[in-house]
This record gives sequence, structure tokens and C-alpha cells, in this order.
Amino acid sequence: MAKTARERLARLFASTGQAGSFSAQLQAPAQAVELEVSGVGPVRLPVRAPAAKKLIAVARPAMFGRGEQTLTDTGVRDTWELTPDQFTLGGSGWTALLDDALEHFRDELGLLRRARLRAEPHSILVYGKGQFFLPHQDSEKHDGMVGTLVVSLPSAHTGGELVIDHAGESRTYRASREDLTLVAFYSDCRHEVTPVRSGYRLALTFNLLADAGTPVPEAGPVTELAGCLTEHFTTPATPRYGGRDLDPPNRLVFLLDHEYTQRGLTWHRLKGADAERAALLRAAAERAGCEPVLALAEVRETWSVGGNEWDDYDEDDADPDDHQLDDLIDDEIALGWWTDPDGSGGEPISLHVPGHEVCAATPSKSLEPYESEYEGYMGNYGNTLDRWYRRAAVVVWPRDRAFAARAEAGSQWALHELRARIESGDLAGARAAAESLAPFWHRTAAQSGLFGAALEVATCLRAAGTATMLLEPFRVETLTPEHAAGLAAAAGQYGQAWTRDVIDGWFGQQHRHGTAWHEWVEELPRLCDELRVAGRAEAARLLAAGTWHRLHDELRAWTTTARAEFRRPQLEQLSAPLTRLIEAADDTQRREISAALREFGDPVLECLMPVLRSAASRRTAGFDEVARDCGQRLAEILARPQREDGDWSIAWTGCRCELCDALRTFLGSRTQRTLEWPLAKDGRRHVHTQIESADLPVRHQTRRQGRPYTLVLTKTDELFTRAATARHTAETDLAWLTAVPSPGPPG
Ligand SMILES: O=C(O)CCC(=O)C(=O)O
Ligand SMILES: [Fe+2]
Repeated sequence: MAKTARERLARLFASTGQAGSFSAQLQAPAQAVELEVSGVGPVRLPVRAPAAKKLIAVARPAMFGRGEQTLTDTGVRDTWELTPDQFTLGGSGWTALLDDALEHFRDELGLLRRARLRAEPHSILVYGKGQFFLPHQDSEKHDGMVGTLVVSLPSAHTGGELVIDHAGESRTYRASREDLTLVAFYSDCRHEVTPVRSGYRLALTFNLLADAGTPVPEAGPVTELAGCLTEHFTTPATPRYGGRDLDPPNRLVFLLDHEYTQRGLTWHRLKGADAERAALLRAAAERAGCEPVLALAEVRETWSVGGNEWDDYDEDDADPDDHQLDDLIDDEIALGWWTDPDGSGGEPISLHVPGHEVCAATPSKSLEPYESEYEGYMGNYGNTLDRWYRRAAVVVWPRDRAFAARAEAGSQWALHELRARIESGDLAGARAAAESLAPFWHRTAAQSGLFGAALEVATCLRAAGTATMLLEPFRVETLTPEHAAGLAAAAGQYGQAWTRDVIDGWFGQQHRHGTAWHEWVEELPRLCDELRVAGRAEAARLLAAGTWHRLHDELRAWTTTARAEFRRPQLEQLSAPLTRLIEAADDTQRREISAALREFGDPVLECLMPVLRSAASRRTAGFDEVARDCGQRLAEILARPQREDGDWSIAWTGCRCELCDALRTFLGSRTQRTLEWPLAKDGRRHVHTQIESADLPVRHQTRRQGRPYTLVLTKTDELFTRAATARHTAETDLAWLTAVPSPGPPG
């Protein structure tokens, strides 16, 4: 099958990958360095045991970094350390040796020729018998740091080997007894020092720093790569699982091999093969009229891992990474950060990248995942293994599609760019660019914190339709009081009908909500106040109306739920947002809300009494009408005739089927307490459901004798205790209501 431009590009890079290694070694004569340690004096090489002991006497136990902290833990690292202020390095040949060594390492590690390496002394380490350093990665302590240089001093010892891993490859370095042994490696390589078995191991460590140089590739297939890029960006993409061709891709994401931190992600600090490939790609992008940035990607792969041989796999014992990977079932790549095209900084983004935009010289499966998870037999796929990787990438897009390519990633920059165009007077250009967001903006905007910027741009565009498109995807929960001024300005620009549409959209059905949005209502009074102050009372009204609409639905659902143990906590939970809504509403809306609340059944009290209690304790006004209505309702409840002793009738409707008719007759009887009802299975189930869902005080049991079995229904004493409790609650509530002072006129 003909290769796509993307595949050819990956192959071109695979052949450039030989250039750099993750670690490299060099030996040099010991005379080249003179080491002097304060409190000890000159240290003669090779180092003998008495000198090593003197060094230990002025050293301290080494620390190690974990996240933000620096700790000593001899279970992780057990060695003695001297800091740079305690020693000096010199000698006639030292500077020249180091310069030569750094040049050698720059080439061996595959840094660009233009880059300059520097070594900054970090420590002297002394390992005695049994001392070691467990596998770890060095943190990049400075901008510009790319790796570590270890200069082992000659000294007699066994053990104490330096083992360095990268991408599944491992190298072991032993120090010479006579010479200096220099080993350089990239910071993203895991490495360890194995326990010293005898003698002393001494090492000078340095941070390796790379200075910026213009990364120009020396020669190479730039033209061919540029051709691949052009073809990639002009050829319709073929979806992986078939189907119609898609539009030509907007991006090419080329995955790099080394790991980088956000801070370390700059062109001149790329390591090994990455440096060369990125420089080539950058030059090719330039030639093909494209723009490149560096990005951090999260990659998940799901592999099938064989069949029967894993049947007796024991999750606790086995290492998931021991599995033989068979087929790639699924993968997912998301970019979470990228740099600015001018290299000046970066920003968090969120972008899922389809497979037809991705390529790599090294497949993820040859790298070390940062997490693996084994799933036993999963039906369709047998056993599967999920693996997660963090990879860096060069992302390229055609310069003339840069705006959409960046905007789709949720880039704050895209909105800044729109604003800049508006400010520079290019309103038409800004409108056209904003319009180009339409195909994906509903996906993008919702997942990032762009509301404020979007409001501002939407207002300045002075194009109602485009403004709606920009603002529609947000959910109301992302609107905070900080956005009040922006919303007021937009409402002022486009008028009431537009504002209503947009706000209705924010409350719309497409934004599914659980109960998390209740928290948002906490801030509603402040938001509405600020809108009114800004002269946009109408916008405040619309927000309160939308909130009431949702709360009304929730109140209706829960007040009609018969089972108290489900209903009561839910209604109580609704009291907080309802309280805030009543605070936020204007007088007219308050009257409307009160009127609507009167239409609910008595269980609404389970929400309203907490509302009133919280309003009273916070001395907020505006609850008079609700309080009066509740008082009335409670009085009516108490005025109802009490259940007479011996009255076992239960009012109930049920559905209109024959079974429910029979059940209703039994329930309605003042005297009949039990019913023995021969009934087949389906019938019994229907009656069960009716009793349960209405929370009737009736016990139902099946006597498994005869054909059909007999359903035995018994009215329980709860019929009386419930009525008594309800009455008692009503009395207490009414007494409280009558006693509590009114917080005064609304305001
Ligand atoms: O002792 C060595 O050779 C390496 C020490 C090391 O890994 C470190 O200081 O981070
Ligand atoms: Fe280290």
C-alpha cells in the first residue's frame, strides 16, 4: 500500500535517529585535575582509604529531592556529600579537559552543533561500603539544565556501578582504578548507583547546561520533509477505521523520544535524536509555510496481551510490564501544554489529537510507560494492558490555518489574537477569524476557562450571530460575579432578545447538570446585584428565571417522591440554592416564586422550613411571603381532623388496573387490617411495587403454599405513628414561625 506523507515523514526521521545517545563515557588521565577540599587540603589521586575517611569527616549525608521537598532517607540514598563551596577544581589541564569532554558529549548525546554545553559543579559524593543510590531521575534544577556529568575519581572499590536506563535500554559504567571516568547522561534517564561492596567510590557530579544556539540543521532531507508536510496538509485524511475521507488535517504531531518538563521544553534543550529531528522539522516547516511549536502529550495505549497463558495471572505478584504485547486495540493522544510559536513562553491547552495527525520515529511501546494497568479477560479483547506515557512533540500547522489550529486547543491566545485584531482596527478580519471557530468551538470553549475573554471578544465584534456562537458553549456554572461587567457590556451591545437567547443557552438541556450547580447559586445574589448596578437588571432577571426553572423541576421531582427517606434529604439540599435564589430575585420574581411554591404539595415544607430558618439566622429580608404561606399551610395541616383510634383507612389511588382496584378497596377500609390474597407472581410483583413506591405503611409477605402463592398484606402501626410525628413537626414549625421576628422589609 502506498505510504501516506505522514508515514514517509516518520520513516525519514527514523533514519536520523542514530545521531544521539542517552549517555556517553570518556576516560582521562588523573593528573588532569587538582582537587582541594577545605578542611582536608589537596586530595591525591587515586584516592586511598585514609583520604576518603577525611573527606567523610567534612561531608554530610546526601539529600535527595522528591517533588518540592528535599529529604534525607537512607533507604533511598545512602552516601556522603560535599557541596561546591567546600572544594575547588583546578590544575593546568582541567579547563582544557573539561572543554574537550563537553564537546565530545555534545556530539555523542546528539545535541546540536550550535549548542554549547557547560558543566556546573554540583557535589562530591563519597560512597563507603554498603552505600548506594536507588534508581531516580535528576530534577532539572535550572533552566537550561539538560543532564548530569559524573566524574568518578580513581579509587580501589568493588560494586558502586552507575547504571543508566533509557527507553528500555540499560548501560552500566564502572570507574577506572587509575583514570578519571567521565559519564554524561540526560536528566530524563533513570539511573542508580549499586551498593559499594568494598573500598570507597568517589564521584564529582556536575549539572550539564545547554546554552541557546540557533538550531540550524547542518544538511539533510529538509526539502523532502517540506514536501511531506505540504502533502500532509493538502491531502484528505483517511479515518483509521474506514469511512469517508475527512478534510485535510490541520496539524501534524511528531512525537519525540525523551521526556521533558514544561520548563525544559525549549528548542535548544532538546536531547539526542530529538534535537536533530526537531531542527529538521523546524526548517522543513519554515520552507513549507508552516509554524512549529513544542508540546507535551499524554499517550494512552490499550494492548491485547495474549490469551490462555495469562489465565492464572496473579495481579499482586506479576509486573504488568512483563506482558507480551500483541495488538494495539486503542490509543488516545492528548496535548496538555504547548509553547508559543515565537518560543517566548507557553500555555496549558486541551486537545485530543486524531491518529491521522500523529507520527513518531519511535513507537510509544518501545518507551517506558509511567503507568500500566492490567485488566483480566474483558470479553471482546481477552486480556488487555493499558499503558500511559508522557511524551513531548513537535506540532506543526500551516501558517494560514494557525488561528483555527491554535484555537481548537482551547488556546487563550486565540482570543487574545482576536482582541488584538479588533484593537488594531481590523474588525472584518477579526470577525472572519472568529467565524472560523464555529465548527469546533462548542467542544473547545466548554472545557477551558475562557469565559471572560470570550465575553469581551464577543462584545467587541459587534456581530450578534458570531457573538452567540462564541458564548453559547459555556454552561451557566462557569459564570461568576467577576464576569458581571463583561456580561453587562455584551447585553448592552446586543439587546434583550439576544441576551435572553444566550442565557437560556447557558441553562440549556445540552449542559447536563447534577447537583453540583447548586454551589453556583451561592454566588447568584452577588452576580445579580452587580448586573443591576451595571444597569442590566434584565440580565439579572434572566439568570434568576433560569435558576428558578431548574429548581422548580427539581422541587417537583422530589416533592412528589413518596418515600420519605429519599425525599427528605433531597428537599433539604434544595433549601440552600432556593434561599440564594430568593435573595437574588427581584420583587416581581419573588412573588412569582411564592405563587409557584403554593402549588406544591405539603412535602415542600421539608425544603421551605430550612429556607426560612437559614434566612432568619442570616437576617436576610425578602422571605415574608414564603413565611406567611408556610404558616398558613401548617395551620391547615393542624386544622385537619386527627385520625381516630381504630381508623385503619388509607387513602390511595394507584394505577387503574384491577389489582390496584382491589388494593384500594382493602386500603380504604376503616376496619380491615389484613388481606390474604392468592396471587400469581406478576401480580404480586405489581402490588409490591405499588406499596413500596407509595411508601404505604403496609407489610407485604408471600406465603409460599398452594398455587398460586398467597400475598399477605398487613397495615402497620406506622399509620398512626407517622400521623402523630407529622403533626408534632407541624406544631413545632408553626411555633417557631410565630416566634421568629420578621427580618423586615425586603431590600
Ligand atoms: O554517584 C553517582 O555517580 C551519581 C549520583 C547521582 O545520581 C546524583 O547525584 O543524582
Ligand atoms: Fe542522580
